[in-house]
Amino acid sequence: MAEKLTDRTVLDVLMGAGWSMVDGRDAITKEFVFANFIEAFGFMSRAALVAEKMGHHPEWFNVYKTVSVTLSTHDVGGLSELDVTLAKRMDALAG
Ligand SMILES: C[C@H](O)[C@H](O)[C@H]1CNC2=NC(N)=NC(=O)C2=N1
Repeated sequence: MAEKLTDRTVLDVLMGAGWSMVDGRDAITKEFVFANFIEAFGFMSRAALVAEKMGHHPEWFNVYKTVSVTLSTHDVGGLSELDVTLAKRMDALAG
């Protein structure tokens, strides 16, 4: 099972890339904004394949060209290396 990381450790890695903590939760969040709905949905499709391969899945919400992503590891009740990895993979996919 994944190991729980401190919020500080995760933020040190991801804050510069626009990720932040969710209020009152050991979870990180970022809002991705694309040019249009097709770009947003393309990102979600590619990210879904990565997530499924990792066995680690995002909570996310899409309105038109915006995708709001929240990541946490339910199995550890907080953040783990899996969240850091998925966040970086999503950043790479979003360009
Ligand atoms: C058995 C299966 O791999 C686990 O339930 C996975 C599925 N996807 C998951 N996704 C997330 N975000 N956290 C988890 O703890 C998690 N667990």
